[in-house]
Amino acid sequence: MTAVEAENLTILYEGKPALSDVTFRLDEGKTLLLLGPNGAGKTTLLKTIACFHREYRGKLLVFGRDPCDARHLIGYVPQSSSLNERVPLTALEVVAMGGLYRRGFVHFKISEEILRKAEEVLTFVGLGHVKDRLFRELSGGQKQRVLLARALMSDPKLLLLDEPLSALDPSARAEVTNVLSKIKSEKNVTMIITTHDINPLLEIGDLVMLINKRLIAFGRPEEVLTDGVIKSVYGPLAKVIPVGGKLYCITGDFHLHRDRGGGL
Ligand SMILES: Nc1ncnc2c1ncn2[C@@H]1O[C@H](COP(=O)(O)OP(=O)(O)OP(=O)(O)O)[C@@H](O)[C@H]1O
Repeated sequence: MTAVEAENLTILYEGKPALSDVTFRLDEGKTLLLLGPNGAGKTTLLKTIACFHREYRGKLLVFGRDPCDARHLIGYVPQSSSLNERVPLTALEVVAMGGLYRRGFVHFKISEEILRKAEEVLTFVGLGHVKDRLFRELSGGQKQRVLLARALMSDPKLLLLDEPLSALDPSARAEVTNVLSKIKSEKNVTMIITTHDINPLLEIGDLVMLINKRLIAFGRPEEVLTDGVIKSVYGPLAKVIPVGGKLYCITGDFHLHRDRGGGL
């Protein structure tokens, strides 16, 4: 089954296009890496698929339905830097919050059943031992894994992850990538992952989409990650180097954090 289908999709803010004329199809169970420089439209596309943003033209279907009718099938993991950490919640409580919205209903009470499941999911991401620690006191990699666990609480069929590796050191990146790899192999979840640095994620990406206010390229990693395509977005110094049968992309890009608020 097709998980996400877009045809001539143009997404706008107050009438002005932020991302134009995007056409692609993502089959169920596949992982798509969404690459592009600052302001390319990565978060915009993710939020539109998640039904958080509604101003668009063209066709956009999630599991064959309008994105808002597929909301219960979608898990969204925001950039961790957008979280409000003033509320002193434990790791388990943050994960349990992901169980409050299930099958289209909002439950206002964290039941025993939800807590049991939250513990199970925290263990799945390798964090059962920190369940009673305050979320804000966890390391960057642990926080990101807690947010992944929170999104898994609703058993999503489509997981949308906004920059899950940004602001993490290499060992924390490896922790998070391992969990993403485990989700891919053990749960039949379709994933779309936005990133500035594609290298740590290439192992798990079936498809790559490069955007820069419009679709530049979409296809298998070896089709999209070519010198010509990468240079067209990142300039003449960008290149793709094959290393031991794998690709390594040098784009000179780094994540520039732009805080637009948000909350837990
Ligand atoms: N709420 C908004 N209102 C108006 N314009 C917006 C809004 N959110 C994003 N934009 C604009 O849409 C464009 C795409 O932004 P978006 O955040 O999707 O890019 P991005 O690729 O995710 O960038 P980054 O990697 O920096 O997070 C930018 O020009 C941005 O300024």
